[in-house]
Amino acid sequence: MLGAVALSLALAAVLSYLVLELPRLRQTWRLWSHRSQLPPGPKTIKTGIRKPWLWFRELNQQYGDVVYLQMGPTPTIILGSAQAAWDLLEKRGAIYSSRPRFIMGGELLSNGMRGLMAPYSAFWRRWRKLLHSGFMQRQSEAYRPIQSLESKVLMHELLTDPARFRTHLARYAASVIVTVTYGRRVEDVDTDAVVRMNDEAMDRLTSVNIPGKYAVERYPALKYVPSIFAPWKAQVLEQRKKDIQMYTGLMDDVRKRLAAGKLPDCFAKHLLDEQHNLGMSDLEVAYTAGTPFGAGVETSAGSLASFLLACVKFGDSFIPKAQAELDRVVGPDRLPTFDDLPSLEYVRAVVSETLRWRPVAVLGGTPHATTADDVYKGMFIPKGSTVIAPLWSIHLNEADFPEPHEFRPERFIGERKYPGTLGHSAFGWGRRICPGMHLGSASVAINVARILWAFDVRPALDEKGNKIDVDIFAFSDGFNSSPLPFACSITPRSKRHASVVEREYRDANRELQQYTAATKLS
Ligand code: HEM
Repeated sequence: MLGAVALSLALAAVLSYLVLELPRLRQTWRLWSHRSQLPPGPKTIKTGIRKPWLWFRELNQQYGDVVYLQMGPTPTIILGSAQAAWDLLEKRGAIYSSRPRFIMGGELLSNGMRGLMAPYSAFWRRWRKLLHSGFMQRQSEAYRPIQSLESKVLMHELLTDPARFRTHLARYAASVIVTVTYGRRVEDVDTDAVVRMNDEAMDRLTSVNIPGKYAVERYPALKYVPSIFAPWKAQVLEQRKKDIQMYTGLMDDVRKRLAAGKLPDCFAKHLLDEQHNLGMSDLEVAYTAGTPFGAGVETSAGSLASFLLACVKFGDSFIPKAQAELDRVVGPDRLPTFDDLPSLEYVRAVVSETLRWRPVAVLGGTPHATTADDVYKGMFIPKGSTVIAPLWSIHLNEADFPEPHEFRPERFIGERKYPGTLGHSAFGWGRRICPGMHLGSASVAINVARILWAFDVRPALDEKGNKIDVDIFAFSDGFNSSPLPFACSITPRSKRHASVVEREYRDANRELQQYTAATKLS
C-alpha cells in the first residue's frame, strides 16, 4: 500500500516536472540547433543591475548592432542602431510587434486589461485603435488649447517659485494628461486625488514587474496553482482588486459628470461614445482610460527636466541662438504660441536634441517580442524572442550622432541620413510606436519655446558665488529614466518678459475655470 502511494507521488512529481520544463526543453533544443546562426553576444549574463541600458550600450559597442542574450529561458535581442531597429521593428512590424509575457504584471495583476503589455492580438488592436483615434495628430491638435493654458500656468510657477521647478513640470504634465483624459485639471500635484490613485496603481505595477523576482515568470504553469497554496498569487490578486476599484471609480465619476452635463470633451467621453460600437466591457473602458497617465506623465515631465539640465550644462552654446530667433519671430510682447513653431527652426532643433540627448524611455519603451522565426543579415532571430531597442544605445551611437553626450541642436538643422522622418527615435517604431507622440512632443515643444523666450536658465550659484556644476549622467533607475534633482537658476530675461508671463497667466486662469470647477471628485 505504502509502496503504491510512494510510486504515485513519484509519478506525479515527474509529470509536474515535465509540464513545467517541457516548453523550456523544446525551446532549448531549437536554439541549440541554430546556435551557429544566432547573433553574437556575451557568454555570461549580468543580473540585478539597476541601469541595464548602460550594459546594453557596452554590448552594442563590443558585439555590434544586433546582440544575442540568453536571459533565462528567453532569447533576447538587443538592437543598438537606428537602422537595425527600423529594419526590424518598423519594416518587419508584422512579426516584431508582440510583447513578451508579463505573467505577474500583465496577466495576474491586470487580467490582460493593460494594452501596453498585451501581446499582438484582437484585444490589443481594439485598444490601440481607441488610443489612435483619441490621440492621432488631428485629435491631438484639439488638446493644444489645454496645453497652452497649462503651459502659461507653468511659466508663472517658474517665475514665482523657480526652486521647485521639478514639481511644476510634474504638475504641468499630470494636469494636461488628467484634463485630456478625465476633463478635470490638477492644481497641486502633491495632493490631487487622481494623481495619488494613479501613482499608487503604477507602484503596484512596478513592484511586480521585476525581472527574476517571481518563479512564475520562468515556469508559467505555476500561474494555475490555487491562491491558497501560493501567497504571492493571493497578494497580486488583492492588488488587482484595488486597481479595479480605482479605475472604475474614476469612470463612475466621469459618467456622473456626463449625466449632469458637466463633462468637457475628453478621452474618457470618447471611450464612452465608442464603448457599445466596439462591444467593450465597463472594465475594459476603465483600464483604457488609465493608459495615458501611466505612459504620458513622466515621459513629458522627464523630457522637460532633461532640457533644463542641458540649459545649465550647455546653455552658452545654444540659448543665445534660440533667443535671437524667438526675438525675431515672436518679439517681446507675447509668449510664443503653437502657430509660431513652424517658423522657429532652431527652437524645434532644440526640442529634437532634447528628446535625443537624454531619452526618457531609455530602453525604447516596453520590449517587443517576435511571433515568427526570422533571419536578419544572416543572423537567426527565433520566434518568441524578446527584442529590446534601448534608446541609450541608439541615440548615443557615434555613427549617427558624433560626440553623442554633447547637446547640439545643429544636428537637426539641414539634411542628415537617418531612418524615418523625425531624425531621432524617441517615440519608438512601427505598430507599437507611441500613440501619444503628438501630444507628448507638443508639450515639450511649447514649453521649451516659452522657457527660452521668458527666462535665462543658468547654473545656480553657491554661497560664495561660484557656479554649481551639474552631473549629466545622474539619472534615475527604472523603466523611465529622468534627471535626479539638480541645482538650476531660472530668472526672467527682463521686467518686460516677466510682466508678459504675469498677464498671460491671469488670462489663462480665467479660461481654465471650466476644468478647475470639476477638480473635486464628485
Ligand atoms: C515626450 C513624451 C513621450 C515619449 C518620449 C514617449 C515615448 C514612447 C516610446 C519610446 C514608446 C515605445 C514605442 C515602441 O514600443 O516602439 C511609447 C509607447 C507608448 N506611449 Fe509614449 N511617449 C511619450 C508620451 C506619451 C503620451 C503623452 C501618451 C498618452 C497618450 C503615451 C502613450 C503611450 C502608449 C500607450 C504606448 C504603448 C503603445 C503600445 O503598446 O502599442 N506616450 N512611448
